[in-house]
Amino acid sequence: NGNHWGYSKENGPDVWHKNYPVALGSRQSPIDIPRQVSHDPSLGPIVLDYDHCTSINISNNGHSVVVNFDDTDDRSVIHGGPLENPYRLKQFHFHWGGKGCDGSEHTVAGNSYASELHLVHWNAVKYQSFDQAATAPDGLAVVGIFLETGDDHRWLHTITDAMYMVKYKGSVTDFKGFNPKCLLPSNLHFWTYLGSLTTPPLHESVTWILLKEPIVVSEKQLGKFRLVLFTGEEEDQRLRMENNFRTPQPLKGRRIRSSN
Ligand SMILES: NS(=O)(=O)c1ccc2c(c1)[C@H]1CCC[C@H]1[C@@H](c1ccc(O)cc1Cl)N2
Ligand SMILES: [Zn+2]
Repeated sequence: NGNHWGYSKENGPDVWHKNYPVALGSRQSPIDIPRQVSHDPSLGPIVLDYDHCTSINISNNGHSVVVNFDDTDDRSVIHGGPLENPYRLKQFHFHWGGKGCDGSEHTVAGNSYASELHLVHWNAVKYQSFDQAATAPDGLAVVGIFLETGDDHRWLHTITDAMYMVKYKGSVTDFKGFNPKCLLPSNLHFWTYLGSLTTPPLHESVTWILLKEPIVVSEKQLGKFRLVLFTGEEEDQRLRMENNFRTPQPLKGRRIRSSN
């Protein structure tokens, strides 16, 4: 319908609060990570157990390109770090900028990265479904990984090649056997804080775990992200999917903790 949210002037982050008042809430994401963050020695390492993970498909939901996983059991979970329970991997997706412009959501000491990868997990110990977890304060855990430009990433081509198949909003194609472990940086040092989904419905249900070390992808690979469209095949407008990021939100007194 007309008032569907997006990233344009008319339906973008500055007006999301009209349909989603929580946009003005007390634990919104993303945020800027300041230069000095309190180090919490009680924070154990984050553990990503993705060895038996099962990707299902890759899709274009009109806001991002999403790789969906079979989350009917605990075969791919993260635990440790700030988490009290294991959280089940449901999907991952990206946010990026326009040609030559940065597109990360979180910033570090005011600096943006070219793109940001979100690995979305839900607390299947305490909640019966993702939807239920998505509205609970400890329901979701999203691992954020920054992408900076440089050499080609040796595994990202499997995703960028599949993006050709999901050019239009609403398209989906098989994407089996992909293990996102290949998208992790060499070390898992992180910042963590309590926040929200960065898109509507903006639920304040996310424990954010942001990896400090970015991964490196090439400008050419990022360019393939921009071949994807916000719009569907049947629409006469063809809007290139780019700048699908929300800018940093007020910290409102929240504590950010740093692992080792
Ligand atoms: N950027 S992010 O990492 O903060 C992020 C993570 C997960 C989800 C969202 C954004 C949004 C994006 C579209 C759907 C919505 C949500 C969802 C999906 C399916 C549902 O049935 C319900 C909900 Cl709430 N999933
Ligand atoms: Zn996201």
